[in-house]
Amino acid sequence: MQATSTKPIIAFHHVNKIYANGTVGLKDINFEIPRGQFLVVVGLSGAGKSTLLRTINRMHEISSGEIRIDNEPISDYKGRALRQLRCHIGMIFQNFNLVNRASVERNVLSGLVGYYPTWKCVLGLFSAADKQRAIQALKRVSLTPKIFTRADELSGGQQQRVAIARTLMQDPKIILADEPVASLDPRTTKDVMDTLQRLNREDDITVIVNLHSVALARQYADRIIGLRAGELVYDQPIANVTTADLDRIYQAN
Ligand SMILES: Nc1ncnc2c1ncn2[C@@H]1O[C@H](COP(=O)(O)OP(=O)(O)OP(=O)(O)O)[C@@H](O)[C@H]1O
Repeated sequence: MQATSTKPIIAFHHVNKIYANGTVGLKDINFEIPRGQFLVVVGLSGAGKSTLLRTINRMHEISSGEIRIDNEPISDYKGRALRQLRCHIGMIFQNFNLVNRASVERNVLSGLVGYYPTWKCVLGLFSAADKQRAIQALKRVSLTPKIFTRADELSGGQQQRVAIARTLMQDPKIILADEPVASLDPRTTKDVMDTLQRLNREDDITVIVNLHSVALARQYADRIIGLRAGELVYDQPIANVTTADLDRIYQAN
C-alpha cells in the first residue's frame, strides 16, 4: 500500500449537490483525502460517482457545503484562480476525449491549453522545451514510438495512455479518472490501471478513480469509498475491505 501524507489535499464538508431538475446528486458528503492516496469510488450507476469527481475541479458546482483543496475553499474561485486550480487537476474520461485526427504529440501538447493562449494551441505553436516535455510524458506512459501516429490509429488502451500523458503536461497534483477503463479489454485495462498506479507511486499524484469493477477496485485502491443515491455509505482502507461489504454497496436498495 502507498504511504500517504496525513495532511488532506482534498476535504469535503457537508457537501450537497442538487441538480436544476431537483435530482439529488450528492447528499451531505464529508470526507478527506490525504495527499498521495489512490482512492477508488464505487457504487451503482446513478449513485453520484461522476458528480463527486466533477465537483473537485468545479466542472459541477455544489449547492451547499464546502470543498477545500490544500486547505483553500474552492467554491469562490474565479478567473485566474479557477484556471490555476484546473491546471493542476488532470481529468481522464471513459471515452478518452482525444482529437482523433490529430497526432499523439498534438494531443499530448493540448494538455497545456491552460498555460498557452488558445490561438497558439490551435496553431500548434508550442515551445521546443514543451515539445521535449511531451516526449517525456509519452515515455512515462510507454508510448514514445507512437508520437507521430494519429490518435484514432491507436488501440483504446493506448488512447487512454495518451490522455494520461496529456494530463502530465499539466504537472497535476490530482488526477480524476471517471470510469477510465470501462470501454477497454482486460489486458489494456491492466496497462491503464498500472500506468495510473505508477504515477501515483512515483510522482505522489493523488489519484481518484471511479470504477464499476469491484475486482479492480480491490486490486489498485489504497482506500475504497462507496456511494449510494448520493450518500457516502462506505469508507475503508483496502486492508479492511471485504467482498461482503462491496456486495452490500451494489445491492440496489
Ligand atoms: N446534469 C444533470 N442534471 C440532472 N441530473 C443529473 C445530471 N447529471 C447527473 N444527474 C443525476 O444525478 C445522479 C448521479 O449521477 P452520476 O452521473 O453522478 O452517477 P454515477 O454514479 O457516476 O453513475 P454512472 O456509473 O452511471 O456514471 C443520477 O440520478 C443522475 O441521473
